[in-house]
Amino acid sequence: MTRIKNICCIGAGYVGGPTMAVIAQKCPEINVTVVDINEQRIAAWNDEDVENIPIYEPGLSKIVKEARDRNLFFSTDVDAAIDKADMIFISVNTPTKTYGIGKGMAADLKYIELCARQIARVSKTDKIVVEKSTLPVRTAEALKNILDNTGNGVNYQILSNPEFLAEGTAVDDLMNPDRVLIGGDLDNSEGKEAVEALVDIYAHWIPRERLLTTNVWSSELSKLTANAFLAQRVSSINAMSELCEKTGADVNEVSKAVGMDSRIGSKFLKSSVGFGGSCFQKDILNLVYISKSFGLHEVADYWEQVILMNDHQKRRFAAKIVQTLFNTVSGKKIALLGWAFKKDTNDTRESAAIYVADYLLNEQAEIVVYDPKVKTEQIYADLDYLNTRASKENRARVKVVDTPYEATKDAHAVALLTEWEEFKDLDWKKIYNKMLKPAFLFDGRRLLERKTKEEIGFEFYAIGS
Ligand SMILES: NC(=O)c1ccc[n+]([C@@H]2O[C@H](COP(=O)([O-])OP(=O)(O)OC[C@H]3O[C@@H](n4cnc5c(N)ncnc54)[C@H](O)[C@@H]3O)[C@@H](O)[C@H]2O)c1
Ligand SMILES: O=c1ccn([C@@H]2O[C@H](COP(=O)(O)OP(=O)(O)O[C@H]3O[C@H](CO)[C@@H](O)[C@H](O)[C@H]3O)[C@@H](O)[C@H]2O)c(=O)[nH]1
Repeated sequence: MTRIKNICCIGAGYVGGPTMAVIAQKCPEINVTVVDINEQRIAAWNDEDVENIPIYEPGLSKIVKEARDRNLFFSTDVDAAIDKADMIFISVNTPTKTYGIGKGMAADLKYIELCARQIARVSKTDKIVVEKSTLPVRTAEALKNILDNTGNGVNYQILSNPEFLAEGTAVDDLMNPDRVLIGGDLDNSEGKEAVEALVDIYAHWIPRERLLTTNVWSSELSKLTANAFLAQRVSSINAMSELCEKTGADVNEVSKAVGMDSRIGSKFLKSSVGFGGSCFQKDILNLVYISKSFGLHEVADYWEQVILMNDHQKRRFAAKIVQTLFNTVSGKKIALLGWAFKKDTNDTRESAAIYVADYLLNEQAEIVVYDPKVKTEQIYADLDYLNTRASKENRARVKVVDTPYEATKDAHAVALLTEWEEFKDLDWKKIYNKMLKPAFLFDGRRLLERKTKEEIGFEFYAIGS
């Protein structure tokens, strides 16, 4: 059996960093080198103070501290790491295309292709190449084509090993996954051996029955399917939240009642201001694009509705703020609590907060943001990326502050957009006292208790009730 001694992972992001840290911790006999072209990111992974690593995930810094410079290395020398490795994970970003054919829908595979060409150029010994990034079904075929036709006669086995970790719980998800999916060429002995080599790595800490092997195409498509199903549950409950608001039903009660049916299950039925994150929207759009490209228009329309519902939910929440504040927020100060797309992460990609802020800025509001983990520059970068207004104007009209009390002082309204635990325990009486009256509080996460907030004096609105 092939025993892996050296792993290279291309891409030191939210997936590459935590995944490789856990593999290194659990497999001390394997050298793991995570490489990236982003020098700043690699420098941060190597920062002497392990609390400064570039990704915030509960429990991650401890693992990095244990394994770093023992058998876990971070480097910008991509060629050297490829050359040395017997197994190469590709964990680069696969964003939605912003140009050309498939613009706004298809996955942009340029970074994947660059990796493949670099691997082909550098490799002198046989390699197992593992797709860790989320990819359209049949990408492995294109990878194989590039590797076999531009390489130096090296033999490549391509595996698909999509990652199912969720941000904020990445370490727990990696330590104790529901399943690990490995797709490979099971009809051929070399393919089987490659699959076994990867199974063997995960078997260091995951029970074998949770290591699921399939053909490559099923593995690639299962990742998109899992995200589509998860996002669809959120859009489904969010659709019901609007109906709840019209009828006097409460979405939390509906969600509980529905989720207690063991056929439905209780997870992922929490109504919110809309799902965010780097994956759901991108992966569903990708699924829609693939379906359309096969002429499956009904399939495409079915999944696209999940995104349309999500866009509606974000817009609806922002519109509710404007409406409630007597149909104008022009010149009014609105405090946004939370900017990350969910709690326990500093990631803001596709966060609902960005869209709510943009909507309110279009209505001429003055915005003040507090988030415990997101850096000020990130907030401005997120708004600038939308290109709705000049960067100078974003900086003039959005303030980022260090405490929730500073954010809410003299505000007309507070909107809670990320479900950070600390927001539950704020001194809400103190906040109320320093706000303009009537003091409006909009809970986009169903985090706060209505009764106590109304007793304090807030005009309270919570999604789905
Ligand atoms: N973020 C998640 O929670 C998550 C979970 C599961 C799967 N995924 C998938 O995993 C993939 C990576 O996601 P991410 O969130 O880690 O992305 P990311 O943007 O955080 O990290 C990707 C890294 O790859 C680097 N990179 C790009 N091209 C490179 C190249 N040619 N050579 C070296 N480095 C290069 C970038 O500089 C970046 O640091 C995506 O396909 C995503 O869909 C993400
Ligand atoms: O009941 C819920 C559950 C989630 N969300 C929101 O949905 C978004 C996504 O949350 P989550 O799925 O927990 O985080 P991600 O890190 O985006 O993880 C998803 O996307 C990853 C990238 O593909 C996959 O690996 C994970 O399995 C999949 O859960 C966030 O904005 C959440 O606030 C809700 O509004 N209600």
